[in-house]
Amino acid sequence: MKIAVPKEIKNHEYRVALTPTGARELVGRGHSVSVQAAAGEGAGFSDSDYEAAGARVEANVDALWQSAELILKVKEPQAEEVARLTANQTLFTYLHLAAEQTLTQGLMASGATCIAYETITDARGGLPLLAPMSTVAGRMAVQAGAHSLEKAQGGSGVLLPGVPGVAPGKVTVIGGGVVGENAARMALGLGAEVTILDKSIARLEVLDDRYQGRIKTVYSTADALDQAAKESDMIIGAVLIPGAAAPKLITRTMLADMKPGSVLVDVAIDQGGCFETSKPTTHAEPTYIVDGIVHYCVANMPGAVARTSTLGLTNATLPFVLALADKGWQQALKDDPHFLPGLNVHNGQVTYQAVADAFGLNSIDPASVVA
Ligand SMILES: NC(=O)C1=CN([C@@H]2O[C@H](COP(=O)(O)OP(=O)(O)OC[C@H]3O[C@@H](n4cnc5c(N)ncnc54)[C@H](O)[C@@H]3O)[C@@H](O)[C@H]2O)C=CC1
Ligand SMILES: CC(=O)C(=O)O
Ligand SMILES: [Mg+2]
Repeated sequence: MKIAVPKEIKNHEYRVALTPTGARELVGRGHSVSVQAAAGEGAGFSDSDYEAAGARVEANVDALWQSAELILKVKEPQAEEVARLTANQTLFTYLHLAAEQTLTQGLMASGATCIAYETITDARGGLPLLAPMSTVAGRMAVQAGAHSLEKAQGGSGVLLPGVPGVAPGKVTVIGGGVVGENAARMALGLGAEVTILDKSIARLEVLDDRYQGRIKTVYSTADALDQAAKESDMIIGAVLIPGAAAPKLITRTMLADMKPGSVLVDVAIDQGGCFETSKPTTHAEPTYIVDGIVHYCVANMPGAVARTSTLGLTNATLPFVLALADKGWQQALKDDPHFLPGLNVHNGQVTYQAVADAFGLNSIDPASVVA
């Protein structure tokens, strides 16, 4: 199979979808791999590393896209990338379609087969291709939020650990999944007072057992959210309903109850965000202020630590990439019931229910297109 790896073009996105190690695996199985010149540079891989692995380095972007059967990316395609996609191509990347109607329409119009990393499941009920980047983003959320609390960033001037004689800052994490637990761990490590809100009692039980009371767990209700708004120095948004738009849990009205200069870090922004006042930002300009509250809403947080993130992401994606290359998308999805829900768009139709629901579209059962 002819496989292409473009250089990512989203703002400050330095990850790459395939490492030289991955290229070597594919080439060893008889596939042809073209990597755009300098695609791996931001993650510490040179063109010559890819050539040594048997890949071709392609400087011509048009030629790279036109010759590909399978395109491997990290972030959702940007407008100029959507325009390049054709009906006979398969795209494998993060898509987060429920947050972006124009992208959904563009992918439908392309006729391409679009498989999302974030809706692939595993036997334990997890999201194995989202989890490594959720781990990164959760760990980064606290350092981004702590920086945002500084006065120069518009923050309240609270130092999360406090000092002897001065109480630590309060961090509330909404959603105790992969992002939430990793954020809570970092906040705990810094010495903050940490509370996790979740709707899943089973998940709260795991966290309670694991942290033995060092992290408070609270069932997420409107009252609990109101209290969190009043008390917290930092609130981290980490909820997810897989594939769907995030629910808005902190409203604009609630900002008035927060302490001036408190910080909202909306990690769930890639699914549209879980605070009413969130809008996507970039690493170039990560924060903005609404009603005195600092908002950090970067949709590709792991791109900033591209070396670690690329290695973590490609460890998880490689087995799926090999299956797509060896078997073709139809057989690969048919053979693996956890890979199948990755299919979001095929031949002009949405194949993921929650994405269709977000835009009032019809969806078709992915099983029907691989039968
Ligand atoms: N901005 C960025 O750069 C990145 C963003 N993310 C995003 O972070 C979000 C969280 O991802 P994960 O932690 O992997 O998901 P997860 O599925 O591991 O955890 C989500 C948690 O939210 C809980 N939840 C759902 N609805 C809730 C509600 N109304 N109130 C309280 N809790 C609720 C669930 O019970 C679950 O425990 C996703 O939108 C993901 O795409 C992930 C990586 C990078
Ligand atoms: C998950 C995601 O959106 C990212 O890693 O950028
Ligand atoms: Mg996006």
